[in-house]
Amino acid sequence: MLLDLSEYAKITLGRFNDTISQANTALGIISSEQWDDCSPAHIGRMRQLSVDIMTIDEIVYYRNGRLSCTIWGNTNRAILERAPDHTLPNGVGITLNVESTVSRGGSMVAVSHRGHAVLVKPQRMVDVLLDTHATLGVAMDGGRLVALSGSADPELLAVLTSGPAVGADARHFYASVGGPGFIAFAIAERSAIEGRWREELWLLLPLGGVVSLVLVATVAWFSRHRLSLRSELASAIRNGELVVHYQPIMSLGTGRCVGAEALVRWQQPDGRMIPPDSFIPIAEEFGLIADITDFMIDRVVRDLADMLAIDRSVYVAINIGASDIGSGRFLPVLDRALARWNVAAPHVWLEATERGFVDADAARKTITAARAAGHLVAIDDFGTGYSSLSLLEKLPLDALKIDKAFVDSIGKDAATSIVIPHIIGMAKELSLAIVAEGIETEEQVDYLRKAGVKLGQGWLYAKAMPLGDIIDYYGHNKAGPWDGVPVDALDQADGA
Ligand SMILES: Nc1nc2c(ncn2[C@@H]2O[C@@H]3COP(=O)(O)O[C@H]4[C@@H](O)[C@H](n5cnc6c(=O)[nH]c(N)nc65)O[C@@H]4COP(=O)(O)O[C@H]3[C@H]2O)c(=O)[nH]1
Repeated sequence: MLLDLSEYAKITLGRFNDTISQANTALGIISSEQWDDCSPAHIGRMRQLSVDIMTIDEIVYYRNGRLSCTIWGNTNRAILERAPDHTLPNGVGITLNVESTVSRGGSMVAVSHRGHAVLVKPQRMVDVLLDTHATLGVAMDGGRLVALSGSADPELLAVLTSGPAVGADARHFYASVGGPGFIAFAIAERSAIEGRWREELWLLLPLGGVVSLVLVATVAWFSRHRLSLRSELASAIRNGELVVHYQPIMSLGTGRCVGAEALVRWQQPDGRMIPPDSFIPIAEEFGLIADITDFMIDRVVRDLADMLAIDRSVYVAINIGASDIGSGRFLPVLDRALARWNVAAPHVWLEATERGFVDADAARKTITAARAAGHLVAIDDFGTGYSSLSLLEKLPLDALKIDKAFVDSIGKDAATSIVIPHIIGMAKELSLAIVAEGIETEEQVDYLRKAGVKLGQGWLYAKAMPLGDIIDYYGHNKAGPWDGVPVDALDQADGA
């Protein structure tokens, strides 16, 4: 039995070392790629690594010793980088009790180098064996506890963390093994194992049994991690942590509001809002996007009924995830919501990003059905992805949204600034309505207006806001009937 506990301690030390080495790998990759600007690409890379490398829960970046961004986006929370509690020979630091920016329940172990810190839940380091009564742990040389799988007697912990040991006292069997800088240990309560059946199991369990137990545990552990991001998001959806904000869409001619784009946010228990760019890609990857689309449809159509009480000409655009555009699955859901809240279809615009058009035939089917039901369909973020003019020609679209990246280039000597006249020309040629996104300056509005763009949204007018605020905003700024909005489609809603 003592031999088995020594094995368990060794396996625990191995798990700990593997975790640190995987964190090291992530740090090596991110440092060789020289990310340091907290740009969307930098954040996307951190997120990708945290999904790809199983042991990692989160990656964060400190600039000048202050938390600057995480896999969930930029942050301005005043969190300072702490000096490591231990430094490995390669200069990588290990810091205990670091606050996670998103995961609930407890502090994390940070493995850090040059500003980047990989965060790992301490439980992962001792999440080794299933169905055992042993308590497993890892401590730093000097006795500071890094991770513990259960609870343990403090006096015994002091013995175990002071150096390698194998033995028993009145209540426990125990063993600890040392590695450079760290000690791992396993403790079993006498009472739990002294019953004959259990004792036999512990004494007779062959090493092969231990190995297969470890294999089973490893597989379970890996899949648990893969599921943890997914399950955080899934439970957020279930627990009503998603909220909808609305960004006004304006007539550029009159500066009045014609409608809004519905944008999802993930509200954390402490009130922070995680932006959709941080979790929509995860939702797409893990098959949760349908739940988000359904949530948005339900909430937005209900909210629209309130907005329509003020004015019958308002419309709201909903983003539809790529896989939903491919399948068309959401159309009956939308239909039912419209019937339930007595809202006419033309008041709901649908926005699909270019990713949704990868299977052009499937997308065409969905768009055709949506338009037949009375919705306007827009291509979002045009020019940033895979689309080409020929794809645009093939799809029966109503509107094109010009991505903020192109609007930003207006008046600048940027490589992208030559693109915007082409996009506008192309949209006009195909008789598509144009909505410009991310308008921040009067200069941009002037340019767009002169170029014949009728609709736009951006912080120059207003940021996305909760329902109560958009209702106020709309009440004070509403446009005349169909101001700048494609008339044909909305005429049908007039009698709604
Ligand atoms: N810096 C700056 N930003 C501005 C300005 N005006 C608008 N924006 C931001 O630009 C984004 C416009 O939405 P999008 O292109 O549809 O891009 C959306 C959309 O593709 C996706 N998304 C949002 N809600 C949903 C949803 O319910 N379902 C799906 N599938 N995707 C969603 O997430 C993307 C990002 O949404 P947000 O973070 O809310 O970011 C929004 C909006 O807050 C401006 O003047 N300056």
